[in-house]
Amino acid sequence: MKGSSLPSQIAPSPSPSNTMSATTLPTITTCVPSQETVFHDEQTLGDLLCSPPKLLSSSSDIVSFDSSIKAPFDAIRRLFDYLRGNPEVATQLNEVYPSRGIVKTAATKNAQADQKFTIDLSVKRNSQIPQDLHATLARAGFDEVMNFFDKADKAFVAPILSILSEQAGVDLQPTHRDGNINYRLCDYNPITADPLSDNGCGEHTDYGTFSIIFQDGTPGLEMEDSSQPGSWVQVPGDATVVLSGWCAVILSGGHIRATRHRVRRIANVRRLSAVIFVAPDLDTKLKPLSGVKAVRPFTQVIMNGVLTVGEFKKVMGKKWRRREGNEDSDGAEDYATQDNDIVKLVWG
Ligand SMILES: O=C(O)CCC(=O)C(=O)O
Ligand SMILES: [Fe+2]
Repeated sequence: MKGSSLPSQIAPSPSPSNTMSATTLPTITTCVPSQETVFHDEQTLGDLLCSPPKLLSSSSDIVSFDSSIKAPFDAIRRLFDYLRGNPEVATQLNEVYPSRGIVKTAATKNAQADQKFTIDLSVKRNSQIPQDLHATLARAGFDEVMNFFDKADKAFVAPILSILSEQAGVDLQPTHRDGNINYRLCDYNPITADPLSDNGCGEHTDYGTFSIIFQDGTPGLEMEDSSQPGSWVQVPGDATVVLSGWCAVILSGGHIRATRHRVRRIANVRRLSAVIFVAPDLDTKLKPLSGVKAVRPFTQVIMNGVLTVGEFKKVMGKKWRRREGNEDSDGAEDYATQDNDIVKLVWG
């Protein structure tokens, strides 16, 4: 992320593989967050953080911070283990959202797909889980997980949106009224079709406005340095990361840059993560917001707002499902070209 000038008390620290030289960052102050925090417009992400965010690349698009709200990784581990040991419960959970499913286990049988297990949740899906199934899941850590997501969502989403609005030069709140927010748990587990594969999650750019990634301390997440395409920056395993997606790029006319990222697996090492995906309201026309001057021309499809966010999500979702292994791929190339197709659609 870029933004207002770097306050003097914050010195970017070097990442494992790149030395950072960026000079911009959102305004930061250090504080002790409280449960009762009420957010005002002038507050920034920094007001919520107990330690200064760090830049993870010289492009300054990637920010990590120590979250005061910790993801409950013991509960997340228990939940994955329970669902793996009780596939009939996973099947019942998938029936809550039959079009795409909630628990994704294709990595057990498809060595080409991302070698990870995923649980995709949202407030809406949670409310649709039948009571007895919910009680079963609660005993396996589910409520702890949902409470964490609820708390992190309330604490971080609005302030991060404000910071991004500053960068975009336009208010993003009016296109983020409906809470198009999804939660994901990932389990990069050695028990997959290809236990030695280093592909945990293929390189991609998230579709939405921004994502917050919480990690269990295990490295593996890497970000592409946008100032040096093809150069991957390893993210420390205990950092919480905020990165932008395609919708932020488009709505901001390119003033916000998206971050390509991937997860590399370490053989025989389990890694858990929890992700909050924030996206614009599904009926938002996907084009630069009015008053925004695009930094360079987008395609006519984008400039004319031909697609809504919902339609764009469908286009991307099909590709994800292939990469994640729930749908057959047209061919091996399909795994590699996912981002390229979107680049073509957006930039031409
Ligand atoms: O597991 C991670 O750290 C990142 C996962 C991710 O990028 C995604 O699911 O879109
Ligand atoms: Fe992602």
